Amino acid sequence: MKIIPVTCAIVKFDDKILAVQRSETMKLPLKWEFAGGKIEEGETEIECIKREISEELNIHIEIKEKLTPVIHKYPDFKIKLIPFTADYVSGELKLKEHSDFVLANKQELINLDWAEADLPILKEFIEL
Ligand SMILES: Nc1nc2c([nH]c(=O)n2[C@@H]2O[C@H](COP(=O)(O)OP(=O)(O)OP(=O)(O)O)[C@@H](O)[C@H]2O)c(=O)[nH]1
Repeated sequence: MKIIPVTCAIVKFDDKILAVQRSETMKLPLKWEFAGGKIEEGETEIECIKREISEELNIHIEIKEKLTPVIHKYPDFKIKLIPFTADYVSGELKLKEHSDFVLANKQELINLDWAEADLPILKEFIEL
């Protein structure tokens, strides 16, 4: 099965972390994830995550650190999820695709119903 490369960002707003909820019409409906998306042809990972965050959330971020990529197989597709930590820089947060968001501390993040591929990333981040 083809592996789809996807970037995501763990965006920090002061001492809170942004998590977003997929809408009912998206794949993995209503699951929580870190905003991001598929890498396009000719795009670097960093270009991809900055573009996706701008398109999906209307904000600009500064990338801090790359965490460990996760390869995860869902029943009908397989992704390589490439995570970055980032700081919020500017822009008014507006959800363009997702149904909800939270700004949460680490304990609150653990209690969300995450897309499965995100679980190892969440664990690595919590332990940083
Ligand atoms: N953005 C993002 N996608 C994730 C995460 N975890 C996870 O399993 N995925 C899966 O990765 C796939 C690609 O994400 P996406 O749908 O946001 O990508 P996109 O906007 O570029 O895709 P599209 O243009 O086809 O709608 C989705 O099937 C999504 O379910 C995550 O934390 N962030």
